This record gives sequence, C-alpha cells and structure tokens, in this order.
Amino acid sequence: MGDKVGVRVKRLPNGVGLDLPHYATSGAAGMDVVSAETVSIAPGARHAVATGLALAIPHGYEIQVRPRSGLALKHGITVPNTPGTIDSDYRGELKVILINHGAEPFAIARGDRVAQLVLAPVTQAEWNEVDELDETARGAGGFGSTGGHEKL
Ligand SMILES: O=c1ccn([C@H]2C[C@H](O)[C@@H](COP(=O)(O)OP(=O)(O)OP(=O)(O)O)O2)c(=O)[nH]1
Ligand SMILES: [Mg+2]
Repeated sequence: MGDKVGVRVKRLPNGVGLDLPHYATSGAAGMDVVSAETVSIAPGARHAVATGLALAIPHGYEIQVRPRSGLALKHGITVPNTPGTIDSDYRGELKVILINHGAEPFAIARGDRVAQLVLAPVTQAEWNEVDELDETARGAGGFGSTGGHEKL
C-alpha cells in the first residue's frame, strides 16, 4: 500500500470509547467501521446506523461506504445505497445505511463492525457542451449489445 492520506475525524458524544475505523489487515482496501448503537433490523427493514464519528475528508477525496461480504452472505445484510458517498464537505455524523434482506431480525450491538470505508480519489468534471460527438465502433450500442450470457 502507498502513502496514507490523513483524514480528520471527530468523535461525537456517542462515539466516545469506540474503536476508530481500522484496516483489519495491512493490505485491506476498507476500514471496518463499528456501530455506535444497539439496534435490531427486522427482515425487509432499513436503518441508518450511527457511528458516532464526524469527518473532514481532504478535498479531492471521498469515502465510500461498502457492505461486508460476510454479513451479506450469512445474514443478507447489505448497504442499499452502496457504495454510500461521504462528501469531503460533509460534517455531520457518518451513518451506515443497512437493509436486512434475510429472513431473521439482525441484531447489532454497539461496537459491532457493520460496514467498511474506502477512501478514494475523486475528480470533479466540468461540462464542455458540443453539438456533435465523435463516432465510435460501439456507437449507441449498449445494454448487452456485445453479447450476453445466452452464449455461455
Ligand atoms: O451512506 C451514507 C451516505 C451519505 N451520508 C452522508 C454523507 C454525505 O456527504 C451526505 C449526503 O449523501 P448523498 O449525497 O448520498 O445523499 P443525498 O440524498 O443526495 O442527500 P444530500 O441532498 O444531502 O446530498 O450524507 C452518510 O452518512 N452515509
Ligand atoms: Mg447528494
């Protein structure tokens, strides 16, 4: 892994005593983030899980909130807006939106790892409006135009 990028993090009152998001292994892409609350998510329900953290991500970066595959596979717990987007200018509490696609209620205890955070560079675009676009071999073909699973 390359050099690390500093991200300012502030514990909110409900975040005192919790582990900060951390990489479980030296090569991990995501930092596991823990819940600041104890809550149960009913089958089919969604919940914005508090983390007790507020961030100041450097300009030019975002943080993506991604599901943990173990929770998805074993319990049907995922992030419906994955990857969640944490903007560099957001100063509110980081929340992890979870949905329970499983058949059983999913119990979360304070301190449980509920998702992972990936710091990623972001480039903002500016529009250059034109009357004509250049031609390409693909053209307007899409949505399976090059072939799909029916050929397998
Ligand atoms: O999983 C998430 C997604 C978003 N946010 C926070 C940080 C983000 O910067 C802000 C706005 O997110 P987004 O742009 O995805 O939501 P929106 O529905 O477009 O709301 P807004 O109008 O506030 O941008 O909400 C979270 O805490 N967790
Ligand atoms: Mg938005």
